[in-house]
Amino acid sequence: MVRVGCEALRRMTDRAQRSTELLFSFGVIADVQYADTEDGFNYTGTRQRYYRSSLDLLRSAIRDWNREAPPPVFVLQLGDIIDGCNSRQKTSARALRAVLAELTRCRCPVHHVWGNHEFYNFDRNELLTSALNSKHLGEDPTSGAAANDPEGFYSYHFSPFPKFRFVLTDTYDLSVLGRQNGSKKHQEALQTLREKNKNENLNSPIGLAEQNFVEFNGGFSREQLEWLNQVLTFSDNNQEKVTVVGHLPVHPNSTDPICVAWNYEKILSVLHAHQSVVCFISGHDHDGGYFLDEHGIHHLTFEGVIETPPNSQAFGTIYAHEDRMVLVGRGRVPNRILHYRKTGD
Ligand SMILES: Nc1ccn([C@@H]2O[C@H](COP(=O)(O)OP(=O)(O)OC[C@H](O)CO)[C@@H](O)[C@H]2O)c(=O)n1
Repeated sequence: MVRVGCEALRRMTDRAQRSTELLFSFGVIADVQYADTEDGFNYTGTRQRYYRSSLDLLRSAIRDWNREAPPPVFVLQLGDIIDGCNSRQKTSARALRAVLAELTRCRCPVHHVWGNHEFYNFDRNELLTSALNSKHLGEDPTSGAAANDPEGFYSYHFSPFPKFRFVLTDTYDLSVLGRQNGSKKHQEALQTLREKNKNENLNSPIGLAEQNFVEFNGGFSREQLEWLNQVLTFSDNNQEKVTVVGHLPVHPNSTDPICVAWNYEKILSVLHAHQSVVCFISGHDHDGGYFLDEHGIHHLTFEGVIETPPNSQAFGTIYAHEDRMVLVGRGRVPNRILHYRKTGD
């Protein structure tokens, strides 16, 4: 665990901002999984889950971001903001109100992606009409799939600073979670899952050749990959630096292989075809992870708040410079320097 004292944090933040001009900064937080319920454990019983404390940690992260100078220009909320146990306890709406009340204190816009726990609590229509739909913060909010298309996907992009772009992806576009029973995407996802996973419990990875083919994961439709390809082509032509974001990691070396998106090879080949892509940021694996791939793309998996003890933290601020991004992590999130790949890598 990396512990960063106040003075050390101030020095690092100063250093991150001083050496070559700071262009902008943004906050990142993953897997809050709030529930007003007693602490518990993950499925294998190896990690404690602090359901109530996660709301306090979210509050203190927002307080810290609000105090930063210069302030972050936006926050990325990487999904699983409330836990699936709320659905069983019929507290989904109340839990969502509690986390949104905290998020409204944030002085900058918050961009949301959707994880498996969003779909344990809500269907896609409910999510689209909720405050967890931040697509209105994107450029060209009608790009990608139409908002009222039941087979559509939730993805958008925005540019917070000239020559920088962030693309939010839907890693549950192809999934049995969140798709209407009998819909085309549900049928396709269930068929894919059953081909790869012969277990009675489709959440179980026991005996699988490809451990990630479990029900709590998902993947990308062809339409979404085509959309992503178009956005990245624009970014290449405009000489932008692009960070792609999703709940699920897309590189098996950046996470426990059980947590990676189903058809991660497909999205990796799209990312690798575009020189503009510098980073992929995800959550889902509460232990976090990092990998610099052979094309120079940084894969950053954020540690989850839910498995973070009350006396620690799990969030970060990323400082964007001309030549690199600098992650200043808090608590379980380590500091990292992410140099951009050289054009032509
Ligand atoms: N081996 C397993 C693991 C999980 N399940 C069941 O699947 C559902 C989702 O699991 P959960 O741990 O809640 O998912 P998270 O998104 O919080 O975490 C994902 C990674 O595990 C983090 O490292 C739930 O119903 C589990 O009971 C299962 O059956 N078998």
